[in-house]
Amino acid sequence: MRVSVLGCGRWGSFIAWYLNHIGHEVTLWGREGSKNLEHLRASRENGILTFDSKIEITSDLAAAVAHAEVLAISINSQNLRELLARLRGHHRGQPLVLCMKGIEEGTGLRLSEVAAEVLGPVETAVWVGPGHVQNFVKGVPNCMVIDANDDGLRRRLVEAFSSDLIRFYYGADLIGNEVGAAAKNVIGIAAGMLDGLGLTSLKGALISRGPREIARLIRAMGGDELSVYGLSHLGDFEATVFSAYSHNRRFGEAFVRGEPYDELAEGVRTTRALLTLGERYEIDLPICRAVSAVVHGGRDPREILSKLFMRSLKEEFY
Ligand SMILES: NC(=O)C1=CN([C@@H]2O[C@H](COP(=O)(O)OP(=O)(O)OC[C@H]3O[C@@H](n4cnc5c(N)ncnc54)[C@H](O)[C@@H]3O)[C@@H](O)[C@H]2O)C=CC1
Ligand SMILES: O=C(CO)COP(=O)(O)O
Repeated sequence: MRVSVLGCGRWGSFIAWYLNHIGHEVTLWGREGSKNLEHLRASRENGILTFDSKIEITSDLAAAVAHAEVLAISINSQNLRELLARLRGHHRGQPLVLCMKGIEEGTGLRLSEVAAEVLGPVETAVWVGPGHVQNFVKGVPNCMVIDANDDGLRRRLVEAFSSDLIRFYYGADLIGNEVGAAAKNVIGIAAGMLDGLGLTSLKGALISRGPREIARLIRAMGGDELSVYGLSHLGDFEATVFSAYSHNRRFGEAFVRGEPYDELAEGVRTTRALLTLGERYEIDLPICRAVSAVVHGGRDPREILSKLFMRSLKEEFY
């Protein structure tokens, strides 16, 4: 399959590396002037992986799109709308595979909905679930999930992209998989905060209570609440809540320690988007609210944690 990957950061570069590794014909596009692109062009490596000579690297969006049967996109979720608007003039209806985890701030739209809003009806898949580049390039396998708004696309991609390095499952709930994947980053920030506060032992409670509020939201949005226990959310906790590689977890830890953190932590802006959805669907999201109170509201994390504990008492499952 001829695939163009748009976005040459940590994950986009991996997607290009992986698809080439399993035999697809790959072009990687990045913005002209992007440091990642320049570095990859000059050295064909990015500090974590090294590119095979067959991978084309370009800053010509028209050429990258013209070449492709499928477009895989992996950039900051909040910039997807802007990239799709640039894409509009070149897009010839090729299916999109969104390799990213977020919900649009301001609108509360899932990323597949953003794509439909900008490009009109388009076959769109999401590729989500656990996995860090550092592990994959060492040959450590993982399981992921591909879901789509089109059954044929979902099947074609799972079958074309599966290998002994990534075992893909057919996703069957686009709402649940998109919301679950985005929300795990917020749980990851909360986990990092617990690490930073010396409260790592509370992560068990976090990974039990976090999915319950996200499950209620998914159900209210028309998805299947069981999706929260699939690869896109619960299945991603080892790679996020517990991993030294997770940017979201590391952001949360640095934040409560008052240290700077420069990498992309998608959960920061997804937290706000989830609260918008919580209001829209009248679902209380206490853990998301607590993360937002600390990250956006500047509140003391210990005080916010204590408030979480002192809420009215509840049945465990409701
Ligand atoms: N296991 C998985 O499924 C993983 C998924 N991800 C997801 O991948 C996405 C990207 O994350 P990272 O690669 O870690 O971020 P990154 O910061 O390393 O890369 C983002 C790239 O997007 C580019 N970019 C930003 N706005 C753009 C625009 N408007 N047009 C073109 N390029 C633009 C940036 O220049 C940068 O090269 C996130 O949504 C993240 O959650 C990341 C790691 C693993
Ligand atoms: O999604 C990921 C792992 O599956 C990457 O998580 P971070 O963005 O928190 O590093």
